[in-house]
Amino acid sequence: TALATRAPSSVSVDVDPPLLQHYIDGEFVATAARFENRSPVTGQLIAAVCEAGPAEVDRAVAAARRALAGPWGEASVEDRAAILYRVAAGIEARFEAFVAAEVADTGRPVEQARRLDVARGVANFRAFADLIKTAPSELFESRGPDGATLLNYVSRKPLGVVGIISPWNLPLLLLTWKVAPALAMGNCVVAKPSEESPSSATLLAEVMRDAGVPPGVFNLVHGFGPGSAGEALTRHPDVAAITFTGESRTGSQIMKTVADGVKEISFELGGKNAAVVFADADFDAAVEGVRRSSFTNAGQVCLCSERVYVERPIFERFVAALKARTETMRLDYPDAPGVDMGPVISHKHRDKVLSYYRLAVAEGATVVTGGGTPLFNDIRDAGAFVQPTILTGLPDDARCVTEEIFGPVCHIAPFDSEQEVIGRVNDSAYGLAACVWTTDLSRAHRVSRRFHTGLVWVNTWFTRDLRTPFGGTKLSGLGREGGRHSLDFYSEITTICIRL
Ligand SMILES: NC(=O)c1ccc[n+]([C@@H]2O[C@H](COP(=O)([O-])OP(=O)(O)OC[C@H]3O[C@@H](n4cnc5c(N)ncnc54)[C@H](O)[C@@H]3O)[C@@H](O)[C@H]2O)c1
Ligand SMILES: N/C(=C\C=C\C=O)C(=O)O
Repeated sequence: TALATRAPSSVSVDVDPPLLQHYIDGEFVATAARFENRSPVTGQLIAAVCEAGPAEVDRAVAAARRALAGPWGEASVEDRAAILYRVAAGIEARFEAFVAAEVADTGRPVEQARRLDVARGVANFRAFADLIKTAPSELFESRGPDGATLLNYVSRKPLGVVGIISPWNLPLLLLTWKVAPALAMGNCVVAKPSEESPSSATLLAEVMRDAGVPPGVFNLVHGFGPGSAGEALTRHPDVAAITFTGESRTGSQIMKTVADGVKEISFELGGKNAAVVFADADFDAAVEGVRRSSFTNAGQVCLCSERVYVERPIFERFVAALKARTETMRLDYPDAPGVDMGPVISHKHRDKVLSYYRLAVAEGATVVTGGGTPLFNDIRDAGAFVQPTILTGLPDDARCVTEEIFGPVCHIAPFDSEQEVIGRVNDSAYGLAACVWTTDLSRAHRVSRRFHTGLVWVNTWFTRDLRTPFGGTKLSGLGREGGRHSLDFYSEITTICIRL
């Protein structure tokens, strides 16, 4: 994993790129099948990655089952918490290496990788170690029909082997958001990160090994979805549960695959999130807030606002202000001073985003700013950069207003009443997140409770308390993770009744 230790740099390429391997049963394992990992900044080769197939997935699941039957299966809450704290400390000890890994794979600004991605990797392990040490158990005392006292209490056991499939947009954050609680509850995991972002997951395996996580407890297999490691993991009969983060249609496919085995599933899927700006909002805060919620991570956050509704009295002023603020954004190398935005994850995704930019014009949109690719006249033109883009003038049923684009783009529309905007926000196949900008406290509570979404932020965005439930409704997901909701998903509950 030489790659992961390289400091982020404007142009980085090795004649012999590092080989990223699987981590199975406590050892790094190479396979003959491999695929390329390329920089989205320059298009250059940064690593070769081993691809796992059913055989490697089977080895990983078997190792996980052996670990469950070993000391790990008997570990106490204190033992598991202690190991999770060591993993958190291990990530911290290699903080800059993780930053370099995330930046190499995704081209994101170094500062974002530090402040968000890797910081949350540490926080996720600490949060669930804290939680299992303090989580209360349930016990109810009642009287039986014969008057005897009955003690009813809940006992939790691990699910067993948990399959974790994660996406490329926040690689370490989203992988550890699932690995931490799964291990906290005593499971063993087989993790399959996205083929677009293998580096930080590989580094995490090193940290797991060095932290003394027993062989087989954490396993990592690289590869793709259909016909590759991802599908093999969902099909494996000894995998008890699948926790998946990714596109809604992928979730639907995985649901079909696991249906025969009636496996536990937890899905964090797509979104077409709305930001709502009322005329009484703190105007400057709302402009900066919507810029962040539309363009952070080049719009590749499931919580990003691709739909913006602005109360008519301030609509023109808001569009002009957001345009002006957006046009000051700096697209650049990850380590460039003052960089605001990097490229999207790949040429393939860039082409998808650009196809929506063209579609928007075909659907009659006004392109207020952006709509294409920046021109650097250097190696960055071989990367996957797209311009942050603001659209107006589309009807609510336009594809660019209903379909998830997952790029740095938002469509802004005026509205005239609370009732109207609530209806428009809810008129979506998705239901992940919404963001509201208003200084009217009653209105903030009133509208937030009426949104058909799993999450609402008011006068802020993507601020997280890890003890709260996180997830979406409709096409945006199944279930909630976070706090005790993760403990519930990652454990099998037995209710025991004792007659005294
Ligand atoms: N709700 C959330 O919390 C959340 C968070 C991040 C990203 N997302 C969503 O993820 C999407 C972007 O990520 P992506 O492009 O990596 O998603 P994706 O669905 O293409 O892939 C996600 C993961 O699933 C694997 N995969 C794909 N097909 C599979 C199959 N048939 N069986 C098993 N595994 C399969 C991929 O290899 C990858 O590891 C966006 O839609 C975004 O909204 C949602
Ligand atoms: N699951 C979380 C974030 C998801 C971001 C989506 O791209 C989190 O903050 O825990």
